[in-house]
Amino acid sequence: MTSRIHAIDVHAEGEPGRVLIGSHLHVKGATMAERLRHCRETLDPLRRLLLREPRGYPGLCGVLILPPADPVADFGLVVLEQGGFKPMSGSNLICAVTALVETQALPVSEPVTELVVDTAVGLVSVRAEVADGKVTRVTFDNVASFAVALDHVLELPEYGRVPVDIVFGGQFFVQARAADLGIELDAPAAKQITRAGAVLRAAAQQQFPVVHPNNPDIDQVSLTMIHGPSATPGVSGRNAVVLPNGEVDLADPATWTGSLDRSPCGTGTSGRMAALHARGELGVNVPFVHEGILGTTFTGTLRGTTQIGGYQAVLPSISGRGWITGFSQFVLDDSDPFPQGYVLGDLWGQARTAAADLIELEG
Ligand SMILES: O=C(O)[C@H]1NCC[C@@H]1O
Repeated sequence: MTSRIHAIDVHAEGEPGRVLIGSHLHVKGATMAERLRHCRETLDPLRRLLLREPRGYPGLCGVLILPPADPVADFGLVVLEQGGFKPMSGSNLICAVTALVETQALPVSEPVTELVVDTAVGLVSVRAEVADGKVTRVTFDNVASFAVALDHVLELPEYGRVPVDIVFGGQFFVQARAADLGIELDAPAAKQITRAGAVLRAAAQQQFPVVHPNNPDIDQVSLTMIHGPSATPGVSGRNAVVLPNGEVDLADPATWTGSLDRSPCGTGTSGRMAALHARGELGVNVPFVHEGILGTTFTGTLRGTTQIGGYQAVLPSISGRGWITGFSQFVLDDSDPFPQGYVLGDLWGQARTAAADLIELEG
């Protein structure tokens, strides 16, 4: 027997997102938080199948489209990253909206289609600008974002003591200045950036426990942002976000590998804006143009402030563009010896994970 999975591949300002439609029958839960937990508990094989080789690649993310749990919303989403299922992602939300609007899976109106998206960390209002059926820009009102710590000093192997911000922008991030790590935020330094990002994330996970006040399942620093100034006129700052290449074993530095977000990262930009606001360096309604490693930009603005748990929080909106790159029907044949795909150290840098896959297959 074979299983078939339909997907629309999209990129948002360079970052690929595989939009999975029609897989929702497998996901149970009365709220999006319960559905995220259900995905983590039962759907990891699907995530691995679609993101790993031979169907995926290290830089790939995905997004599962679900019916909304809250009836005011148009659809729900759960994000698939190489590091696991996540509650929210800016690039993946832009990919999802671009795919659903351009295929008219939802009622579309021009010049603007307004939608509400349900996530495990809250509702997100979306405005998609549409011209002749093409989505030309997506702006979303992200969930409340906040700084947990500013200039907290982490002890890092290889880099010494480095001040970081721990922030939430839809996921928890550790964010550090490129100058403090002695690296340039340019494409030729990609390997150095991913190494520094992976070390920072491992150190933050070991030294700085986090938990979201409204969702105790969001309890991990998932991503690293390294940031610095931009030389581009009109751009407020530059950044590179590092995603883990798979499940990380904190006790085994061989698994501390990563890939760069190809976009300027919506959740990371929201967290960065929260830190800048907390320092008094970014006001409400001031555009913040954030450039990623490919030179593409997301534009953020703070639409106000709020309180979340004990944290002073900001309400960021993020705007960017997405492009459909393909329509796929993935197949899993019952006799395929790699039902969860595989990783190999040549591309993924994770010798240990690859070995674990091979043992799984033999068992
Ligand atoms: O835009 C974002 O928020 C993200 N891009 C890939 C990793 C993050 O989820």
